[in-house]
Amino acid sequence: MEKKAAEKRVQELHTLLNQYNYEYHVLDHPSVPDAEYDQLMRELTDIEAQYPDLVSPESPTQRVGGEILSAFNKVEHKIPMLSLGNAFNEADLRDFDRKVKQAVGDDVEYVCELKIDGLAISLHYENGLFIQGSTRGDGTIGEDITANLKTIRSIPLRISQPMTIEVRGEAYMPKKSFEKLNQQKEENGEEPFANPRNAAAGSLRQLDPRIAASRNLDIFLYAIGDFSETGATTHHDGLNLLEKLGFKVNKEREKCTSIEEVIQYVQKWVEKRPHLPYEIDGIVIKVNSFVQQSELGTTAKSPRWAIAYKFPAEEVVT
Ligand SMILES: NC(=O)c1cnc(N)c2cc(Br)sc12
Repeated sequence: MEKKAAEKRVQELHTLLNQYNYEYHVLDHPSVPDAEYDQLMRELTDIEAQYPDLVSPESPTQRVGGEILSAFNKVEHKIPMLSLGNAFNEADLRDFDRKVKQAVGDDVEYVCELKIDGLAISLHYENGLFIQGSTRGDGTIGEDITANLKTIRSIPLRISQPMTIEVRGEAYMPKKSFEKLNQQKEENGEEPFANPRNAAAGSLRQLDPRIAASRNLDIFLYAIGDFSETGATTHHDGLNLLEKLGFKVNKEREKCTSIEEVIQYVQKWVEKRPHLPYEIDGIVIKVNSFVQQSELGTTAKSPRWAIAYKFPAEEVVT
């Protein structure tokens, strides 16, 4: 194939393969059979072998990087990654509601989301291209695990708008992948992971990206570093924007117009939790309006406009 045609075909294949990858891993609704995806990947790999200068960072062939790292570089989070205050019972939730209303008045709407039991992650995009991914670390300094995060198929290598943006979420290992991995470890006489959170953290801290690629990790995104840049005025709109950009956002989110509705949502998920394909350790409740969030502000560690309701630790059946 001559160079000009190769350049055109590479762009077509990027668009097709990234769309099919999105349908499969984010929408869980593929429009083509795996065999067609694999055939297009082989065609792209062959063209890149013939013209190595046509390889770009957004190419789906670049998801599983080459070299094994000797260590992770440190990354400073321009916008600190906050932690959440905890609520352990209804009284704590009502107390949170009372404090919010003392500060911003009675006209408050909340958004409830499942608290994913994984590893907090930050993804940095420049002009729409995935540039760097890092762990939360101490909230200000994290570790650069870009190569490992690229192996998570639901992370888009390019988002649908050419935005420069920082998004935050939770990387996790689905329950089925966790069970399979521990079965393999036991068969190899290796120490199994205690829970999916440790397995996800252990997988993302591997210096060889091929190991991370083998661990079937996934991610839900739930915040933009600075939503004010996006024109969204509420957290719920911000989550819908994240979906439009091509990110995987947990679909169980709900707006609640009172703390009573929040308590009903919590009770619903105490029941439904065991049937989820991933672990959750609570519910995150946020004030929906960004104006009210900024009125409430944050303490040194955590926002006054959000709280995490923690489920009681599950009894370990010995
Ligand atoms: N949806 C959310 O906001 C959310 C979900 N899962 C989590 N583990 C966390 C942690 C923080 Br901090 S926020 C959040």
